[in-house]
Amino acid sequence: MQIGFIGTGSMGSILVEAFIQSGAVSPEHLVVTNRTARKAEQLAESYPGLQTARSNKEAASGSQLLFLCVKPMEFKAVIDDIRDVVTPDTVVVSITSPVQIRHLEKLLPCKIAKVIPSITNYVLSGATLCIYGERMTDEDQARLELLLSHISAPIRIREEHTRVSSDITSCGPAFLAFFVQKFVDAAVAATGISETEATQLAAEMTLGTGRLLTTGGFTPASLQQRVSVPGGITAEGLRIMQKELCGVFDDLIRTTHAKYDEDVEKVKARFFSP
Ligand SMILES: NC(=O)C1=CN([C@@H]2O[C@H](COP(=O)(O)OP(=O)(O)OC[C@H]3O[C@@H](n4cnc5c(N)ncnc54)[C@H](OP(=O)(O)O)[C@@H]3O)[C@@H](O)[C@H]2O)C=CC1
Ligand SMILES: O=C(O)[C@@H]1CCC=N1
Repeated sequence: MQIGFIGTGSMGSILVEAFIQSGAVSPEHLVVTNRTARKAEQLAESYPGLQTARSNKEAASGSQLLFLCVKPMEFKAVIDDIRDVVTPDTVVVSITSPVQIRHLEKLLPCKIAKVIPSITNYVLSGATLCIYGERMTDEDQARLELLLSHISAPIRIREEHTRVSSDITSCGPAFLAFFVQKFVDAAVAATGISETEATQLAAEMTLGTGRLLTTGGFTPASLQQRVSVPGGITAEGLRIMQKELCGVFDDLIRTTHAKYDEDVEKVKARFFSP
């Protein structure tokens, strides 16, 4: 099976590299293209056998599975390029949350899926959020999830939960990294511990916490309770966080949703304006 990638920016290249490095796909079965051709060529130079296409049309024709890894407002141009070469059997995967499946189904005569990846897929972990259009059969869905399972935990979600789910899985790594950075900065400023040492400690802590919450049988609440020795230090720290962070996440989700709603409308206007 040939798998095509249109857009080898940050996320497109992460997915290509993750699929190759996980052993899920050999480079010979991948074809990539990018508006700035050099980017795709550089990726191909790192993985002998990886093919580059000179146009979106060329990448799409012959690909049974085609990932569109461009930003929301760049979608229309790509759709126009590939419309005539995709077939009813082609599976087109959008990795872009504000592009609605029903709109893609109107514009393209093929099967449509939306898969929201995460930078965590680069290290073959984290989730990929899966949403399917009506033309995707059970077999298509199972085949795609088998592929994604090499680099992630594929999780099916409802399309109306795309934003909030990807706030957690895709934006979340940046939000968590912000938290880690602030923790490290404060530790360095208060005590003189080196930034390198504090960052290493924080990174190991983050990894271990992730494991406790995935395979360790803990929930966020039970983990806090278990670490908070009665009369101990953690409870004092949690008290400060409860006071200072109250409301921050409500604001965050309100803000990401407002930006998303704006993007959905802009994409729709671009798709369907005369
Ligand atoms: N980054 C992340 O962690 C995640 C991103 N996403 C989503 O993935 C999408 C892409 O994001 P990201 O990879 O970060 O963005 P980038 O800007 O890094 O990548 C987009 C790429 O698409 C290329 N491109 C744009 N228009 C065309 C076109 N008409 N034909 C061919 N190639 C084109 C650009 O080429 P050029 O080099 O010319 O600019 C660029 O390399 C976004 O919608 C984002 O929301 C989803 C989950 C996580
Ligand atoms: O910042 C963004 O728009 C994208 C969406 C998910 C992660 N990054």
